[in-house]
Amino acid sequence: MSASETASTGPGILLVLDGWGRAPAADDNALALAHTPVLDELVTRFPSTLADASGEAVGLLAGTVGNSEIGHMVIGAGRPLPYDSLLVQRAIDNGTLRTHPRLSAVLDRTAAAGRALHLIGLCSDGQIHAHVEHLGDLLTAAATHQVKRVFIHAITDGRDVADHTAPAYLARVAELADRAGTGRLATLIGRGYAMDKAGNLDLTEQAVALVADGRGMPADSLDQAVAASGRGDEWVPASVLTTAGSTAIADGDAVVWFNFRSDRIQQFADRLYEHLVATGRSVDMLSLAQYDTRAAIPALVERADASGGLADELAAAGLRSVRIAEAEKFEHVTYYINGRDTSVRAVEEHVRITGEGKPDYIARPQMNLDRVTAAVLQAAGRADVDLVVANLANIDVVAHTGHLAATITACEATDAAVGRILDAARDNGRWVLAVGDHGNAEKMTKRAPDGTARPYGGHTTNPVPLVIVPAQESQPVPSLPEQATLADVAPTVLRLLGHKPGSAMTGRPLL
Ligand SMILES: O=C(O)[C@@H](CO)OP(=O)(O)O
Ligand SMILES: [Mn+2]
Ligand SMILES: [Mn+2]
Repeated sequence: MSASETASTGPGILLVLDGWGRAPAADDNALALAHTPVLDELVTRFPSTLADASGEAVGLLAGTVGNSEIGHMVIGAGRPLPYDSLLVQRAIDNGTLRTHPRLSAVLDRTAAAGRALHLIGLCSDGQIHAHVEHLGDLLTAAATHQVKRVFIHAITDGRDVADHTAPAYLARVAELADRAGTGRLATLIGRGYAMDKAGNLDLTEQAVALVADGRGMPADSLDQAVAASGRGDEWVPASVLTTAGSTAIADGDAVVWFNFRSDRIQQFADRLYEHLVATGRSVDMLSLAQYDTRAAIPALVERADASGGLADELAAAGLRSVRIAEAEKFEHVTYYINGRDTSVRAVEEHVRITGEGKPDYIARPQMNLDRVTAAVLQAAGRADVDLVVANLANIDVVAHTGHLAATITACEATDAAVGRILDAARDNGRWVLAVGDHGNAEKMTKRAPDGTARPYGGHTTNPVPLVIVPAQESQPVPSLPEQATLADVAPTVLRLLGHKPGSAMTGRPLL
């Protein structure tokens, strides 16, 4: 009996448990420490495997941690997609970034007019939103085009990399500027302000005032600025380095954003753009990779084509899907899983669950999981819905706080929610494919240079569990291949729905 002969087909649920990675039990593995009877039983009782969700398997550079964007994009596309970070790195390696005609034109104009270039981005090597080394290539280009005044507006991290590492990355920025022979650190601000994506414009405006107008706390040194944060690198207050002189953006200056990932920089980019226009300053603005901004900001590196994925196949087959997540991950089950495509197909319904007030992930690790679960149960009970796609955000979102106890609670809340969803699936004759999008909560510390383990809220390179629960428990279920990647999810989902994988998909059905 071949695997495919045993897989009966019908409606199902694709459940993404965000940040659900697998690592051996350890005292910093929140998933192993949590009491999770449902998740434990899932992987022992039903066909399961571990899927690669990081590095080359999903279209990242080898050894790079996975992230929610590429994770959901690959889950949807059914193939690894060369991610923006990889495309930027290629453009650096083959010299096409620093010689890009669009960049060259802007730098020439800036130099000829005696104007300043402002480089804005996250300074770390977390490689989820940015890589500080990319800045080095832009500085080299600026030097080649003889731009004399180059200001670096650094955003400090502490989330994708260990906290309290900002001084080391800022030292690297200074080295890169020295090496290129141009550029100086002008301003500093934590990503909590500059990279808010939840519409908290009060945070964004602090970054705008800092970069556009040089308004922030004066700091005589980097260390002084970083030390002014009581909440680590993410929340370094808006600071102007007094050593840099006047750093405000003037009419005719140029701005280049060097984050490659859009989601957390686009709010700032839009607000800065609008503020400059409103104050009569016309600037050339470019971004390293394409941003989803209201403002049309030309990019230096184009996106990979992600069409022909699950959404297109579902639409072609006339299969109805309902996408459900809370605000933090809503774009992931819609826009990203659909290949960064904003169109909503006729057979698609989107359910965005929002909470009240500002979320406090440590005090309320349950977030809005009850309401997400209720929406999943409701959709699962509808006979006209072929596929429910839901993201349970808690494990990842809470793990980002680096708070072990809260993350354990998030894992336990998720476990209970999965239990309810499995019951509903069984009652409604639905199969469930549960999968992580990248690791996070299974590793809550990182070793500091002095050898001590420090709390760490970032993603990991660990594989993620992938489990298939058949619609009927009595159904014979084949075991899954030992090797799998996120690219296999869409082909497997289509197979379970009774369809062939899409022709653009290189992942394989696991059944
Ligand atoms: O919060 C974010 O922006 C990143 C980490 O920087 O996480 P994710 O990829 O899960 O969105
Ligand atoms: Mn994620
Ligand atoms: Mn995350």
